[in-house]
Amino acid sequence: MVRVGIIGASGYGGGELIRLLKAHPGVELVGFSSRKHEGKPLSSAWPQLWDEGLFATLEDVLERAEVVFLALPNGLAMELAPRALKEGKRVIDLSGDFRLPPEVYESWYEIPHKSPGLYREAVYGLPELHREELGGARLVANPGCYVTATTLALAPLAAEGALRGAFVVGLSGVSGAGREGEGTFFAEVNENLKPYKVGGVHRHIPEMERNLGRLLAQGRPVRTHGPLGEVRLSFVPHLVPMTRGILVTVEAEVEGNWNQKALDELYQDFYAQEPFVRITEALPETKGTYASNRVDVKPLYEARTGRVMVFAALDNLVKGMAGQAVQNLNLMLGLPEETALPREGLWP
Ligand SMILES: NC(=O)C1=CN([C@@H]2O[C@H](COP(=O)(O)OP(=O)(O)OC[C@H]3O[C@@H](n4cnc5c(N)ncnc54)[C@H](OP(=O)(O)O)[C@@H]3O)[C@@H](O)[C@H]2O)C=CC1
Ligand SMILES: CC(=O)N[C@@H](CCC(=O)OP(=O)(O)O)C(=O)O
Repeated sequence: MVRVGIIGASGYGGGELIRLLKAHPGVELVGFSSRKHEGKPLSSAWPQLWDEGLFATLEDVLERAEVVFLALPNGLAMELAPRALKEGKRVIDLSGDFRLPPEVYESWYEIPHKSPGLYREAVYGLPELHREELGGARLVANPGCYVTATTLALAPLAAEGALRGAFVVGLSGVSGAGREGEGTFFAEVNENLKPYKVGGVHRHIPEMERNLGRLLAQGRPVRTHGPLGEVRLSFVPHLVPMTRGILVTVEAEVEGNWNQKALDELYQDFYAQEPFVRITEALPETKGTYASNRVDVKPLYEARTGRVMVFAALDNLVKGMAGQAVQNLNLMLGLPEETALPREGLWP
């Protein structure tokens, strides 16, 4: 059994990690921290849990665990990860701190990076593309939720060398903003639908462009610190009055002549061996992936305009965050990748 700890365990990512890891046969959950709930039982933050285990201090969790999940706001992992690694722990960071080169991170996140040298040690935690690298990783940068959906939607076209750009419309449930997310009061979210962080300012843009640029330059498998090609995209996120779920509707700017058969063959072939990516006949919908680690993807050729579109749906707290982090843990530990990860969702 591997001793695993969660730092930031009273947030949505931490809560989902607890749900998944409690059912993991190869993991012993040895600690979970929260400043607000320190010393109190898990159930004080998570009414759905019948578990009187107590929230510990960050120090205690670091002390006890062999592998730590950092489920903290951006700007904190960059201080904690170096310490954990120095103490021989392995780290899976759910924040954006190690997803981008430090100078890119600083300009988009507007946070000075305190461990710029550590970026070269980080492996990007998208198993469908980085599986080979993840085996020996000591530090994993878990992707953003919109980024996971968009990257997997466009990866086959990028790996084919056909992708030049995209227009991405993203729709997210409110849990995407975190348990204390700004602008998420019920009275203002309910019966409302709004775009936000538009005009090329959302910090997921460089992450999406780099993921696809790596594929364009390297094909699959890609290496985190390998060469990049040029992919430019527009991204328009929207807040949707629902708890969980990400849907992306993408128009891909592609080279070459396409039709539906060619798209279907490309996508079916690219994801044929993937346990958590399903190419659907029907259009993806978020509730179909609810509480599962699956991504549903559908490429569509619109004959009347010649446009190539792709739709993808996932649960932002599972494949968009905690489920993906557990998938990465499985690969890091050499365990079967699907361990403790549901492929089927809840309905309704
Ligand atoms: N929500 C989503 O869909 C996704 C989120 N992410 C990223 O994952 C990370 C976690 O997100 P999420 O779980 O939603 O966030 P939440 O806001 O829900 O939880 C944050 C956690 O961090 C703890 N925390 C906050 N500030 C500090 C601090 N200064 N020192 C120590 N602990 C602190 C909080 O507990 P306490 O204050 O009690 O210590 C809480 O446990 C974030 O970086 C987010 O950007 C990535 C993909 C998807
Ligand atoms: C609804 C909502 O606010 N969603 C968040 C996505 C959060 C996320 O994916 O976290 P990272 O910051 O770690 O990438 C946003 O748009 O910023």
